[in-house]
Amino acid sequence: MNLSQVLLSALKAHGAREVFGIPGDFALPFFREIENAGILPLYTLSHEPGVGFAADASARIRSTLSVAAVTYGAGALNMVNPVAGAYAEKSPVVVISGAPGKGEASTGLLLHHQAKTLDSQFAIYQEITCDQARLTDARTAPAEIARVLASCLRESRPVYIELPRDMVAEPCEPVVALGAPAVDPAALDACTDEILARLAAAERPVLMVGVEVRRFDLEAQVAALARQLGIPVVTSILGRGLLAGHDAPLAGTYLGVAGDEAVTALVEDSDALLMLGVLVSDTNFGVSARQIDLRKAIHACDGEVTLGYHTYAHLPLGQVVRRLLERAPAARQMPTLAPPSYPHGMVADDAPIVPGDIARGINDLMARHGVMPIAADMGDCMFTAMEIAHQALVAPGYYATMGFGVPAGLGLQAATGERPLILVGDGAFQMTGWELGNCCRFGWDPIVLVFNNRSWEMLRTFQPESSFNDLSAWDFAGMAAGLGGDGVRVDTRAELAAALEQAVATRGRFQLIDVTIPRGELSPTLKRFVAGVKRLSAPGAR
Ligand SMILES: Cc1ncc(Cc2c([C@H](C)O)sc(CCOP(=O)(O)OP(=O)(O)O)c2C)c(N)n1
Ligand SMILES: [Mg+2]
Repeated sequence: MNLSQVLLSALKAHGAREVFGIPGDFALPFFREIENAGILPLYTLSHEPGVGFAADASARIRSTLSVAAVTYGAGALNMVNPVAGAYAEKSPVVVISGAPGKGEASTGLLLHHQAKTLDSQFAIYQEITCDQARLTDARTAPAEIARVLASCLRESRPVYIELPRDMVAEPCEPVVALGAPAVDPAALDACTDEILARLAAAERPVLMVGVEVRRFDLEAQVAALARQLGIPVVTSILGRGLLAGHDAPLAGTYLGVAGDEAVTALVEDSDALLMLGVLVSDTNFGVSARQIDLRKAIHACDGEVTLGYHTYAHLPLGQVVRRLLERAPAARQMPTLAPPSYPHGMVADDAPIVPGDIARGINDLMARHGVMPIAADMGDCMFTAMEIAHQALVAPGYYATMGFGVPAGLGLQAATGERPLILVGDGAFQMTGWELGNCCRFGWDPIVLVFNNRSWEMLRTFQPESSFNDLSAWDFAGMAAGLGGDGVRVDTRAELAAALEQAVATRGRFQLIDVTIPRGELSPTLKRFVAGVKRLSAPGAR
């Protein structure tokens, strides 16, 4: 085999099921190898941010690594933002960048696509990946690939592989995958015993689940643990959608002052908050009505478990969950929880549409036609997603970058074959919505709801006096046909209800519903979130 075939085979053996990418002359030879080898299907998109977001979504929904292949310089540096978001939200994307060949670097010429030096790109990617390799020697390449892919899965973070264009066809030995690092059984038992003792002594224990539960494919085990412990479960905002379809005593999503009061009280009154795989971030905890005393919490994330003032190191979340399941006593009783409620029954009348109507309309639609995986962009569409009945959701809930929604939806359909629902604001659609033009080539047919308020509305809520938040009215519906899909603009709730039904009934072409929303209208969740942030950030509030 050659180096490209070895790399592609190793990627597949570690869980990759496709390559998203855009070539360039430094990557053309590798892309030719991808196409000729047929080891992984190749989906080329139109702009590298879309490549990164699509690969990120594929990794999230399949709970394993994905691949984003780009050219050197202009391509790879164009993808820095999506990879930074994948790093922040623990999504294991393998970035493969073409690069100048060994002989080119020694010409003494400045090479095209070179920024500062030929090491600059590697240095930039060191800041947003957990491991890196430059495959300049076929003898060491298999071990380098094994190391980097093991890091990607162990850390659930992006990694970077630089592949000089004169190396792609070099003969190369296969990769031998590295095993998981050993775990100290005594430390694992001491840690799990301490966790169980804390929970047993508590009067109001609560389990909060976060992104790592999905990234390490632990939802079934964590649902079983919640049942066995007999304690209520909440998700963090970033963990929204977790345990959907699993039998778990799920109370809802913790959103602090922006969320359901009963869920907020459950978390903030708890005397033993067990957080599994939760990122302790401002979006997860920044709107806590009361500062949660993390010294009383138990936090398992990033391969560590912290209880109060001490930390157990090198304990992967999967091992901690496994050992808790083995050692936890059966619950004496299950918590009596009101199941989470979601708004239904949108009135299909001539009233204008507000974000809360979109949540109702989607909940009604899914009650009739079944659930769909959701990709949400940053903006009020993401807060509206919190009001949609709990199911698989990918969204930039912490890193909060715009442009994620449409490419992520395409990544969902490429990865799962399921038709996704995409929620995106007009501002974010202007960034990457055009990737919909690639649906025809690959047979993708997402349903896309554009929250068209002609505004950067989230920014306006924080700074209403600025007129630069006013956007003009783009006719997204009118552009859909030119991109190979169907588009319709809806101004009333009756038109929205009809358009949703028509979209579900139409397969094989993307369906874009351009939803006119009056400026200033916010989802109930965003309203509470903004009010909470303002109140809690006022001088003297804490
Ligand atoms: C790539 C990128 N650029 C800028 C921002 C800042 C930003 C927001 C966050 C706070 O950083 S929310 C927002 C406006 C979003 O407008 P739109 O998509 O129309 O959604 P909505 O009208 O619902 O707000 C911007 C520009 C961002 N998050 N990501
Ligand atoms: Mg907007």
